[in-house]
Amino acid sequence: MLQIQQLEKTYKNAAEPSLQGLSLQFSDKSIAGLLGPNGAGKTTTISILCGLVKADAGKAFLLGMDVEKEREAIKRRIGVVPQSIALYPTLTAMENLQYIGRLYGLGSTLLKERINQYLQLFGLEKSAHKAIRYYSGGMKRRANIIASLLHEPELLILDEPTAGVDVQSRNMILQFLTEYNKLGHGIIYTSHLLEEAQQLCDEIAIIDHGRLVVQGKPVELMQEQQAQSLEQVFLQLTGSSLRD
Ligand SMILES: Nc1ncnc2c1ncn2[C@@H]1O[C@H](COP(=O)(O)OP(=O)(O)OP(=O)(O)O)[C@@H](O)[C@H]1O
Repeated sequence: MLQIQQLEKTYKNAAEPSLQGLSLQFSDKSIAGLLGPNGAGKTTTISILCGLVKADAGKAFLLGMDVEKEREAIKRRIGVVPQSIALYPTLTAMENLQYIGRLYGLGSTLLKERINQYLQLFGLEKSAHKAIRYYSGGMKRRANIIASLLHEPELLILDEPTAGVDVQSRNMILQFLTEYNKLGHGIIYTSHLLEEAQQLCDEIAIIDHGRLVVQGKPVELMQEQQAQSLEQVFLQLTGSSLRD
């Protein structure tokens, strides 16, 4: 579902490149984790995949399609949950979701059905008519995920979907991702929570300084590195020095 070949990116006025020949791939319909320390290049990679940032060199393919050349076709088949909340704070969840659903061209009956279904699934049905600015952090994250789901994409890409949420919301989000994957949809997600990634992911890639460090199945990487946990693999391979 994802192939990245030799991606390079240096932001304007940046002292150092953010991606330096990053190559990796994730298999179809898996739950894949893109992991790495602060500043490793995870968000830059996701931004390139979504067309928000242009790579200086290299290629990336989502569902077999070139992310630069087949933007429109990709947009219809993927859902992207950004790290920051991409909802209008003064509008209610219902208003936000109706607006976003219409952008995806969903007809009003189907849209209404999907909004109700997902608000219920994510435990937000009672707050459907409350403005997003009055939502808690966990509620905002859950609503942010629904916004990327209304067109039921084959592939869902999430940038730190469980950052800063309580245990209950996190548990709900992870359970949803597992169920959505069981329905035959692919998931790519980033996280700093390695225990969570170890439990959730079929495969992971650890990146650092804009390059691939290692990729594979969590259990196999733990065996190869003679480690007890994915966190231990991560520390062994990326070192314990603090990052800016
Ligand atoms: N718009 C930008 N302009 C300049 N430099 C940037 C920009 N966005 C990111 N960077 C730099 O690129 C590098 C990679 O950042 P990126 O956000 O992709 O890393 P990350 O792995 O997502 O980090 P984190 O875990 O902290 O979210 C960092 O050194 C960051 O400072």
